[in-house]
Amino acid sequence: MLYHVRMDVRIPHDLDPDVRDDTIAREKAYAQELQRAGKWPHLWRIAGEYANFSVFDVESHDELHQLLSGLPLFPYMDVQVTPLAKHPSKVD
Ligand SMILES: O=C(O)CC1=CCC(=O)O1
Repeated sequence: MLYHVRMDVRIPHDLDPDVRDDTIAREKAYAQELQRAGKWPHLWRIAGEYANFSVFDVESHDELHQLLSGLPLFPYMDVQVTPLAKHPSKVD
């Protein structure tokens, strides 16, 4: 199942810089692990924003929720999920 996900990162300005840097480093490692596993096939920066458009390829809503809620930046993000269905005009 494919999901389009928008993540807007909103790290509080008063967060300890060491905690911020560590969280961002752990986020990168977690994201790259999921990309290598084929679960996170698209990750794009939204130009001019601290936000991304992503596509996840997972088995279920529950798996998606588990992966998203495990993001180290999850406490500092607004996340919007859109389930994707096949378009009838798409050439396979
Ligand atoms: O910077 C972002 O858009 C948040 C994020 C998702 C994966 C990652 O490494 O950073």
